[in-house]
Amino acid sequence: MSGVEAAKRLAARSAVDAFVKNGFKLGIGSGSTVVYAVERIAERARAENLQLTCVPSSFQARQLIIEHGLLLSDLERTPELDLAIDGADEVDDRLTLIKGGGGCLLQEKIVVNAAKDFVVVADYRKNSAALGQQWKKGVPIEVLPLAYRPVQKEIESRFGGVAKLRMAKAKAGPLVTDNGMFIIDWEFNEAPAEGWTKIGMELNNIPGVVEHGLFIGCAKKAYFGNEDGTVSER
Ligand SMILES: O=C(CO)[C@H](O)[C@H](O)COP(=O)(O)O
Repeated sequence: MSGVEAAKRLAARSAVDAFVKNGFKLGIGSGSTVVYAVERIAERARAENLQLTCVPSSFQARQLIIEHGLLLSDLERTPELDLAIDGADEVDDRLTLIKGGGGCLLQEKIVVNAAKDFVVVADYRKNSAALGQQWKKGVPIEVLPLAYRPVQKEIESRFGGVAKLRMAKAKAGPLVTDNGMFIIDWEFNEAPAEGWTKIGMELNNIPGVVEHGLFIGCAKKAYFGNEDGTVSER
């Protein structure tokens, strides 16, 4: 296992061991680090006979829950969650996150919002003093396909930077999310001095924007796996 993979695994296992309790209704995030969290949740559920209910935040998360034999639910049957566990693309010193590198930000934000607590699991590359220092691919923004061009133009003219339509990897054309939307990656020039809250609200007010990948004021704690085998907590 590479250093980065070992770091992801360490962070995920530490968070699950510290936060997951019997009877919990869990929100399951998306991405490669969450794979290790679900692995550990399933391991503990078997070993300790934990009764857990899991609500996914993406197609990938749903598959992970099923593959690991965990009880699958949804927000209709389980609208209130005890804990959400998810990865991040970058975490700053105030626990403001950029999420959506994997294109699942909308459902992830809904699941996080339904949870009493939200814990982030990540490797050392995501640990940052200010957003943009580590993650160079910008803030993912989910948009209605018909609106992507005016949204791109408005973001660039109001906030500067470059707003790029994310293209699919193994298909010609744009990436389409689990919700049938497009993703714009907004590569901003610099982190706003006044913080991200105002920009987050302004992004949400642009017609055609469904949701953005700035997660502000919702994470309780972040676990970062380090290269030397230790875990940092924030
Ligand atoms: O926000 C996400 C998906 O939309 C992921 O949590 C984020 O991209 C981190 O993924 P990984 O654990 O693979 O680094």
